[in-house]
Amino acid sequence: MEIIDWRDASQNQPTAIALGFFDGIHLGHRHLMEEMIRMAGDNGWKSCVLTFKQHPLTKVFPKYAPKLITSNEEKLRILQEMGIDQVVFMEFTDEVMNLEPRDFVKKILVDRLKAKGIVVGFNYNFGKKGTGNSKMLESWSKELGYDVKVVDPIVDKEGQVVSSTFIRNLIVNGKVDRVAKYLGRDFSVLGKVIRGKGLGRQFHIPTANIKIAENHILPDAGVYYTTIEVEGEMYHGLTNVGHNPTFENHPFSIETFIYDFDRDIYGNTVQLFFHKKIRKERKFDSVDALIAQIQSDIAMIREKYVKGRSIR
Ligand SMILES: Cc1cc2nc3c(=O)[nH]c(=O)nc-3n(C[C@H](O)[C@H](O)[C@H](O)COP(=O)(O)O)c2cc1C
Ligand SMILES: Nc1ncnc2c1ncn2[C@@H]1O[C@H](COP(=O)(O)OP(=O)(O)OP(=O)(O)O)[C@@H](O)[C@H]1O
Repeated sequence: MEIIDWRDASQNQPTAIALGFFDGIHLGHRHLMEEMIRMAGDNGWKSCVLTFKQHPLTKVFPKYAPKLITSNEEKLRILQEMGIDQVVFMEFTDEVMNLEPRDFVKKILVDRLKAKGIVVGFNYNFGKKGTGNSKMLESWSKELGYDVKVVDPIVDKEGQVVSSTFIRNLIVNGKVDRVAKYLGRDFSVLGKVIRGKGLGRQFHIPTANIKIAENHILPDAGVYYTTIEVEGEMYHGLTNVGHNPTFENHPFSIETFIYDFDRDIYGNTVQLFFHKKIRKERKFDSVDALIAQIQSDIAMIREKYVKGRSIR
């Protein structure tokens, strides 16, 4: 898979291009990309995804910019697995933000990226103030020499349209067990194991404290059944997300007790998969009561998920 700079017009192979921010690369996005790959394959064009390096709202309305389900690295990994030929990560600069819809299509898609096919979703908007839409793409297609495919929304059994916003809401409400159905994979975060306050080890419950990117979305405070990939191996885990309210002024942390594991992994990069919220995070009257609760959580999860279930 090639990563192309949109300013580089030197590549002169015709492309079929899928357009969108594609946070999460959920089932709707996948469906759209599969249509694009099919169009590319049928015509001997390269399959191409055009997206932005940063969410447009970080520039337009920073206050409303969402935390993201996928980092750019994760997006690239998934796109590569899908067999996409080219990815273009545009910087959402002032120049790009202010492009009139037609200029975006003509100057960037057609002239530079050699678009012969353009695939977008039913609700796709583009160009200055989001004034461009699929009807416009269709109206210019003959003159500018490309085919357009507008894909219908993917909806679930209850008629809910799958969208990045809907999935983000499930995550921040702790409904991580419902997310896999829409993403087509478990929700996960990538992070680095850092030093905590060392209290856990003191309580004989060692935990890996995980630091993730500022702009990555996280489930709300609580205790979650998780699995964790460490150095290529999967383990069961129990993760607390929050401020550890039993302790005054404890910093926000994500910490995982890893089942049947005893290695020093400070500095390692790990991937944490969230499966099920077990309970809310609570303030306990004593440290002893907190430890008793954590031990009982650990035992309950061992019974329910860990025993006899190898994930390696
Ligand atoms: C499974 C699990 C559940 C936890 N639940 C709570 C909780 O409900 N309330 C709380 O204050 N801290 C909770 N904690 C966090 C502990 O307070 C934490 O492990 C301890 O403060 C150690 O912090 P440190 O990593 O900074 O040393 C939980 C930790 C784990 C591993
Ligand atoms: N459920 C869906 N089915 C088919 N196409 C979709 C679906 N959701 C989004 N798309 C299309 O995928 C492309 C990328 O859309 P976008 O990144 O805005 O995703 P989104 O899920 O609609 O996000 P948001 O919830 O932030 O609006 C667009 O062309 C959009 O129309």
